[in-house]
Amino acid sequence: MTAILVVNSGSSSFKYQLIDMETEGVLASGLVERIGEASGHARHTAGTGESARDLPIPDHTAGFDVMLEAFAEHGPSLQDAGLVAVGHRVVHGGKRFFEPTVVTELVKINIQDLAELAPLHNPANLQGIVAAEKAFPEVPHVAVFDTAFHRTLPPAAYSYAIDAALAEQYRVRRYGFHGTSHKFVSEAAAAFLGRPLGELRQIVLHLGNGASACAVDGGASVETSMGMTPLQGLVMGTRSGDVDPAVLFHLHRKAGLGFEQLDTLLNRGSGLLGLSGRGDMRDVVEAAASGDEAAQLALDVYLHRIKDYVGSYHAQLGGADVIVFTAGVGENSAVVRAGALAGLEALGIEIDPARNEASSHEARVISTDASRVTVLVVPTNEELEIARQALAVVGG
Ligand SMILES: Nc1ncnc2c1ncn2[C@@H]1O[C@H](COP(=O)(O)OP(=O)(O)O)[C@@H](O)[C@H]1O
Ligand SMILES: CC(=O)OP(=O)(O)O
Ligand SMILES: [Mg+2]
Repeated sequence: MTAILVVNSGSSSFKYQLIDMETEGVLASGLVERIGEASGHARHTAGTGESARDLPIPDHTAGFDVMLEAFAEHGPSLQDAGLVAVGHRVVHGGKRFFEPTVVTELVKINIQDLAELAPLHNPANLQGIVAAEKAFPEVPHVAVFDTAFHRTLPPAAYSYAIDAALAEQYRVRRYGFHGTSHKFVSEAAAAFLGRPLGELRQIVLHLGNGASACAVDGGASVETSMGMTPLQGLVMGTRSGDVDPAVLFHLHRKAGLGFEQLDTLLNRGSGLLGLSGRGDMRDVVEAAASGDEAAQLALDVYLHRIKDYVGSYHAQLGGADVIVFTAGVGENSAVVRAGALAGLEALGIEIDPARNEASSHEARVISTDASRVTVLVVPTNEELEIARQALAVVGG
């Protein structure tokens, strides 16, 4: 057997999958979440068995040990799995990393250096890598970067209109994130439709805890909503997305908030959570349906913002052939999908309510047959994409 273990680290959680690369079947998967909180949670699925634990998990290194214990207790054996590599999601690759990269000491120094551009994500990614190297010193570790797919952004899309010398010196530009997902989903959408990727203008909406939109022209990212960091763009669980930057000056001057506080406010205390006190879209939808006004506003702002980007990317692409919803919210919330694209008949977008509300874990069409733009739900699989890229690097 040839297997790859993939570690997909988020800021306060990580997901993992052990994948048999001969069949691309999942041998085991799991989730370690609420890292750094008073009580963490870990879930492990292997075959038909599922196990779960609640315990404090102070950091990603401890989280990694929790995962190893789950494998040791519930299987399968990582020693007997035929592990040929460990694939790691790394969020920020800056201008240094576009290809899947075998981790060396120098690569780790660079990932650490890029942490100033992704303070919530890169340090966690690095902790995962170091812990994994310790546990599996005999196999190569491959880093796959969220930013890589956006290497094709044109300068007009990635440049901010600020002082050019300062921007160059401090690496201030749009990088874009969720690239592994946008790549996987746009390719899967073309394959599902049986149409050449090169011919399609797609708008991919990755709506998870973090959320981003991407305009994909013939398979290449040409515009995306996240920026220098994963804070810009759409409204997210706890992140604000777009705000007037002068809001920060104002809150600094008038409310006396320091830069660390402002960073925390926009990254961890805003978005759905800031607007409604609930950071999880399931809770927001439920509260809005039962008449909670703050939840309704949070949902309205979330949908309004998506619609802004859909309109914008129509213009940037000169029209769209396909719109794809993916990730936790995009795959599961019919309310969000319907709301985000409501009233866009003039752009040739028409959702079929029955198709939209049908639930399935497969790729599917949710637009009407008459809709000029085909609207799809396509489950993302960042772990499989990372595993494929890692295998290609280690010579599978
Ligand atoms: N049925 C659902 N309706 C609305 N939101 C959902 C549903 N199922 C999952 N979600 C949301 O998906 C989000 C998590 O998405 P996911 O892609 O797993 O995020 P991440 O990888 O960033 O942690 C959560 O906000 C969760 O509430
Ligand atoms: C880049 C990013 O925002 O990732 P996530 O959605 O996993 O937080
Ligand atoms: Mg995610």
